[in-house]
Amino acid sequence: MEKTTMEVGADGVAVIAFTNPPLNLLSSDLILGSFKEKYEQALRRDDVKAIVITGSNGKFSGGFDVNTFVGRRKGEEPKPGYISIDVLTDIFEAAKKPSVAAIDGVAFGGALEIAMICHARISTSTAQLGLPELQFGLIPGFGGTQRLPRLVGLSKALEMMLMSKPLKADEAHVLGLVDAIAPQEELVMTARQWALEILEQRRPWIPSIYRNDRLEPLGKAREILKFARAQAQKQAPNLQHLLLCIDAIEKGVVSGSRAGLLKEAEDFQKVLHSHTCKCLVNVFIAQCATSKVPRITDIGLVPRRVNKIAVLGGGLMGSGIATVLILNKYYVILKEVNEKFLEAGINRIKANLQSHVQKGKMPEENFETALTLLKGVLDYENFRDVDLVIEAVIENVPLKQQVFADLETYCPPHCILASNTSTIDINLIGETTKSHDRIVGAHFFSPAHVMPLLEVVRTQKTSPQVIVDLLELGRRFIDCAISKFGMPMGPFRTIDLIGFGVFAAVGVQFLKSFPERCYKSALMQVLLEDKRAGEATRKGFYLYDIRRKASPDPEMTKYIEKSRSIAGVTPDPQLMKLADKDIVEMLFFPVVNESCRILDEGIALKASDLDIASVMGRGFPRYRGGIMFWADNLGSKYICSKMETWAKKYGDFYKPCAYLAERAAKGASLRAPVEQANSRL
Ligand SMILES: C[C@H](O)CC(=O)SCCNC(=O)CCNC(=O)[C@H](O)C(C)(C)COP(=O)(O)OP(=O)(O)OC[C@H]1O[C@@H](n2cnc3c(N)ncnc32)[C@H](O)[C@@H]1OP(=O)(O)O
Repeated sequence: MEKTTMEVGADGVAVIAFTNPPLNLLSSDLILGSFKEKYEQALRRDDVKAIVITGSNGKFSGGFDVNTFVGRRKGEEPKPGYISIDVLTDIFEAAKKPSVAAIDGVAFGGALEIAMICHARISTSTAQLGLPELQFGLIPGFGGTQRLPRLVGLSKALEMMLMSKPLKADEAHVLGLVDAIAPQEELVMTARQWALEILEQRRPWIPSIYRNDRLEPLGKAREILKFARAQAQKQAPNLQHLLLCIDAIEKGVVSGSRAGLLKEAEDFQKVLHSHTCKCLVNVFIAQCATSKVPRITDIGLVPRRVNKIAVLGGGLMGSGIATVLILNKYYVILKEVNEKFLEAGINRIKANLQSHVQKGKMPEENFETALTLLKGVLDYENFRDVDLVIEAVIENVPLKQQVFADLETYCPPHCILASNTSTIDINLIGETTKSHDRIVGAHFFSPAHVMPLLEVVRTQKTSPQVIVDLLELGRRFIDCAISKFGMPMGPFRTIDLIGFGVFAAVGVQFLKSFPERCYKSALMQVLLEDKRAGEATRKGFYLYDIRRKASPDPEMTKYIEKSRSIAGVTPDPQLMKLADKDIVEMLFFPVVNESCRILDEGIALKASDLDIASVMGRGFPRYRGGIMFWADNLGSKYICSKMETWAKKYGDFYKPCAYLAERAAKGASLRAPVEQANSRL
């Protein structure tokens, strides 16, 4: 199928449209094939005076199809700079006929870069424009590092690129990236007129690449770049592509845009074949795949509307869940067992929302409006018209069974009854009810308003409609040494944050269900005896000041020694001098082992879902591709042999499971699909 079309109107304007639904994604073949062909035709034809570039079906284009990057081997791409300089700059931007981009929907990555070679941009009010290449471990490859700073200034351009943050049309208009906003039905017409007005010299005709009016003076520019570099090094010390992006921008500012384009082209080749790019593309593809469940999402079910949601329990989890729901504009009922707990829960939600305001993620004026969506209650009377209930009470089977029996009595028949349990079997929770088809696990990851992951756990009887409804809910949220390895915080800091109480309750469930798979330590008990229960008590594994800043506590050695003497263990000198790499492996290989079991038992549908769970729910570094992708890069054989060695020395906690052992014996990948009966998502 032709992926670019061209129509020439009686006004002498050729409208070239990307027609590669649903997102009009681009590729080198498309640009050098049908797009270049049409553009050159328009430049040659005498009846064409000006050009408009647009996209079909209400979308300009989502940018380059990232699958085409990872599939290619070195040498298969056109020579560096050919598309960016020889074609886009020297033929299209330098052409004797003016061009205007008509942007509806998204113009991301390479698509915005093409829009920026045009001599003006007209968009609808709902359009979004961005250069999010860095989220894939890439840098903009078609002049974006040079043209964006020239159109919106250096500071804004750096923010957009380094944070992969798109602009909405109105801001893009204010900043000058978009020249005018037009209603959707008049978009192309406005762009045609604009192009003709450029030709008639009634509007400026300055190629973006030569503009300097928005660039900061050199001294100031150097300061901005220095600051950006320091920030990038601090926030992402393991990632090189951020610095390469800044280098390319700097080259253009200091030595001129031509030199900048050349530097960008060279560096784009470097990052295109990098391991980081492969890992980040894997996370993106895996994330898209999470919304596809065989025999559930492919049978034509449409998600039902969910307006009002009740949350049971206002503890750390419940208040986090309520916060994320409010932030997504759901009306929320928060139920607690008494006034004191209810007030504490509401205060937690207020604090969560405040922290959103402080981080600039929510305007101050929206704080009060957000709170109007929340209602605290002590009984079930307000549950009579809720569409979804999420239970987040403590991990106790009889209590949860009682809660679900009550819910069955008070909630309307269409209402989804979800449990946030992380450890208890959902079948068991709903055992005493008759509502098996609408009971489901909706497991949020702590802190729920920060971790953008919703794990949907179905029972054999959960209806496909309920799963589709929850997947839609999750989709709406997501649209949106260990720390040296890239984790946001190490395991001890995480336990402090969650709190020892929750951790101990979860530990009991694990120990009961899988004693041979758990590592039992007396340390937490010893700390609890001294009223150290984590960050909430300002003392856990770390000490906390009033601003929640953690610092190491020299007293910890005393507790560790006590715990060792209770357990009767003497420190292994080898463990005292582990390298960072060994620590990472000893911590994460058991996670890989457990992930293999989850796949083998059909608890998870596919390995890529575990990649997403690790990235979104546990903060596993995105640029390492997710837990299973990372594991496969090390190889099943390597992981298995390491674990066998540790199992001999340190016990069965490290024993490789059958799945891992089998794959290692065959030298097979851990991510290759499993023949399994019926997964639980
Ligand atoms: C050389 C250049 O400088 C390099 C580049 O251009 S790099 C690419 C830059 N582009 C991007 O970062 C865009 C990434 N995509 C997105 O942010 C979102 O998909 C979007 C906002 C464009 C659209 O969102 P939405 O309408 O919800 O659609 P969404 O479900 O995400 O995507 C639809 C399908 O397109 C796929 N897709 C979206 N963007 C893609 C991309 N850039 N490459 C490959 N596939 C992509 C999705 O995986 C999904 O596939 P599926 O139907 O098989 O699940």
